[in-house]
Amino acid sequence: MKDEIFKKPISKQFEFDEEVATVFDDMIGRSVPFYKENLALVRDLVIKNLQEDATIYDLGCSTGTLLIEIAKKSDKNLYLKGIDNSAAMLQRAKNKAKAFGVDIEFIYADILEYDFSLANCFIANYTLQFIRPLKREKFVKKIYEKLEDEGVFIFSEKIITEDKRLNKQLIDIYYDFKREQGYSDYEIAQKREALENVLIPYTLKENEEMLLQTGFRFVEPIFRWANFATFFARK
Ligand SMILES: C[S@@+](CC[C@H](N)C(=O)[O-])C[C@H]1O[C@@H](n2cnc3c(N)ncnc32)[C@H](O)[C@@H]1O
Ligand SMILES: O=C(O)C(=O)C[C@]1(C(=O)O)C=C[C@H](O)C=C1
Repeated sequence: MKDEIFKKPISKQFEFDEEVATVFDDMIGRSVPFYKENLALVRDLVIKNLQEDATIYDLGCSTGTLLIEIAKKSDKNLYLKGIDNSAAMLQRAKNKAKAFGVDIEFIYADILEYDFSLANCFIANYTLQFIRPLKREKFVKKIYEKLEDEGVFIFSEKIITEDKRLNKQLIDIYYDFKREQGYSDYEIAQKREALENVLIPYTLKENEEMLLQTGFRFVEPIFRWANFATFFARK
């Protein structure tokens, strides 16, 4: 279904509720530059990094798109686990996985509270940015502790840039991208307001430092377009 949520005046902050879940696949495809290409990149990297019987968590899995892609392409036995605290998103994820005939465990939980089992890979695409900065580093530490040695953590984020002028230019270019995707200036402004203080982006450096401080021995951006980036980290 087409995302037309911000065509009407907003009445609350951005939430992953039933209304957003209904249009989410269209929304994210038209709101994150190179979403499809990036999904394929992450899928392929995950597959290359995993042995038979590996456990993978997708944190903030939304409608399950990435895990379904991994399940469809991998020829290994994998334990795929998607976690989200939006029941509306998980309902769609379960329906999609069933339609594709793939075996994925979807868990309704708050990732900040959930007790993960040891895993070989964690993924968090566009999810850390929704965790309050006060809790974000501690949460990344928890991921680190639940990763097997040599395990990988792949995450994507909206980012900001320290240079104020460049930051504004990149955001303007991002809004041009949204216009090209069919969003009006009104919709763009409304969503921006709804996301204020809900989505809190870090700089590339802040993200890298957060990972290194929590113990990861290696972290590198593997994709960047303007104000969006994807990182690969290894324990
Ligand atoms: C932008 S979406 C992620 C998109 C998805 N990873 C993808 O690439 O298609 C962020 C997701 O994180 C979930 N989320 C945010 N905070 C969470 C939390 N504390 N616990 C569990 N899920 C959370 C939201 O419900 C939402 O589905
Ligand atoms: O539309 C925006 O401004 C976004 O930041 C896109 C973004 C994200 O990056 O997480 C925000 C909310 C969801 O709709 C999906 C994507």
